[in-house]
Amino acid sequence: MDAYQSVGIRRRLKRFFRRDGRALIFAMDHGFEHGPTDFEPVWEHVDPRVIIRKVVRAGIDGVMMLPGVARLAVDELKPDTGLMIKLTSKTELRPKDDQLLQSQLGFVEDAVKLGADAIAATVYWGSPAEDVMMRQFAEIASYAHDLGFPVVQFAYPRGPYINEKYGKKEDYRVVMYGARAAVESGADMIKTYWTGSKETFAKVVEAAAGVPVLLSGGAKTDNPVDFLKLVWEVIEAGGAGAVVGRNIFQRENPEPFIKALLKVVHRNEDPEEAAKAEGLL
Ligand SMILES: O=C(COP(=O)(O)O)[C@@H](O)[C@H](O)[C@H](O)COP(=O)(O)O
Repeated sequence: MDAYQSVGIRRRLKRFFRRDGRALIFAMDHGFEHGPTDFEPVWEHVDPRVIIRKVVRAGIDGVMMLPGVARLAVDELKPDTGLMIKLTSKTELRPKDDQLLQSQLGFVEDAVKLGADAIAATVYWGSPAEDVMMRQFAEIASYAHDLGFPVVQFAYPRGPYINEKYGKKEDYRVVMYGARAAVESGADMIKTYWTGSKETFAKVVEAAAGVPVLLSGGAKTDNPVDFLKLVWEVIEAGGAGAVVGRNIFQRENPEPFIKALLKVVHRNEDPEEAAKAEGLL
């Protein structure tokens, strides 16, 4: 028989992943991690309740946020919307060198009290502060797993030696290394960078050996179809979906865009067809 915790982890993962094993998750940690200027393109979305209401109405599978944002916005979620609480972050107000550390700003107990379905933390693999983030992740994962909660790692390689050796953090060998390190440190779900091609992203997925790998969205594309095409490639590469922030909340009318994204993620629909069907073209 399975331990109670294993059952809890499996059940909670299903709040994000549909039967196809894929998920589209909305990211709303930018007010802290990038600053409120990220919301200036569509300022009403600075209020988490306004944008969460829209993404939930459009059918999003899950949302990711810091504890204080969850406190403001959880009433907008449907009972089956997956809630991922992230317990680490950093501000961009720190001196540049110190931005290679994500600090812990909340505890597993906070996520449990908020009704979380998964708990997330970032590790900047290759950072001079890697050791601190590894320990944070280990402590969070150990406790969360004990309580039956899945743990998500934002596995982001970044640091001076990576730049020196590989030229850029999006080099697939670096992203693959981060994903593998996430698996080996006990992650149940991984969020990471796009590597530039379907073929290289497929290697990242393979290195994760069955642990779902989701794309970390990135900056808003001017043409919505460009982002739909990127997500289509992630799915073709075996990726389990995407965690998307700016490409959603920086659009005036995010709902048809989310519906098109859901078609790409869950039905492998052609990006242009999905965009046309939702009136984006
Ligand atoms: O990981 C984050 C920031 O990463 P960054 O340091 O900007 O590379 C999060 O703030 C976001 O949740 C993540 O980037 C997803 O949001 P978008 O990139 O799609 O806006």
